Amino acid sequence: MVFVKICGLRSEEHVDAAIEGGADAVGFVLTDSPRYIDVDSARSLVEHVAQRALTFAVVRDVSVEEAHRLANETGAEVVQVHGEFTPQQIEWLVAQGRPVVRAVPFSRADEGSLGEQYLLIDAPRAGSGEPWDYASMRDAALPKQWLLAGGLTPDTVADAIRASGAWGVDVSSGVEVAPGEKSSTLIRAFLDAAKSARVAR
Ligand SMILES: O=C(O)c1ccccc1N[C@@H]1O[C@H](COP(=O)(O)O)[C@@H](O)[C@H]1O
Repeated sequence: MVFVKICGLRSEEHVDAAIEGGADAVGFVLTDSPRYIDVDSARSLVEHVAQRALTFAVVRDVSVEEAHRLANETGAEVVQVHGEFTPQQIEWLVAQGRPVVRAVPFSRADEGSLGEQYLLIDAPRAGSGEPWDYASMRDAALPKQWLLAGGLTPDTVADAIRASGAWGVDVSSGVEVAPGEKSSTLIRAFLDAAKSARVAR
């Protein structure tokens, strides 16, 4: 079954909708975004999750030291980084002991690993809700465990999984009724569609 992360959560209600709907992971956006959440509120939601799902701290255009600090302060188990990094920086972040997800736009999917545990292939602007040609990943030389993101919705996620062969999916805008405003109904619909998708790898 595909790994599913619901990102950009800011309330216990939506965290519970995600977990009760079968999400494997939930994400908290600690960076400039309509889904921004401050460290204290994110920490409180991480505590509310209480290990019912993996928790991700999501950051963009910060140093790896800052990414580590933010993840530590929230208590999130995984750190997801967007931006430009060197292999040495990723190596340093991995060495801090928390799994690292590095996001890259789909146009750079073939650049290879910098040592992170998971690669996330996204639209050029993370959190923009822009779809792209997911099928173009079908024959890409990607590591086994990679996440697909960018413009996914409850209506498109099953086809996107089949077309791309993704190991996991990540969504933010596609389960919202307005930027930053999640919908429990859409979260559940997304999880139902993603979890019932069949993929031939
Ligand atoms: O969700 C955001 O606003 C965001 C902001 C900055 C960095 C990452 C962000 N989220 C990630 O963006 C994609 C989801 O995009 P979409 O809204 O579903 O198109 C996913 O990787 C989120 O983790």
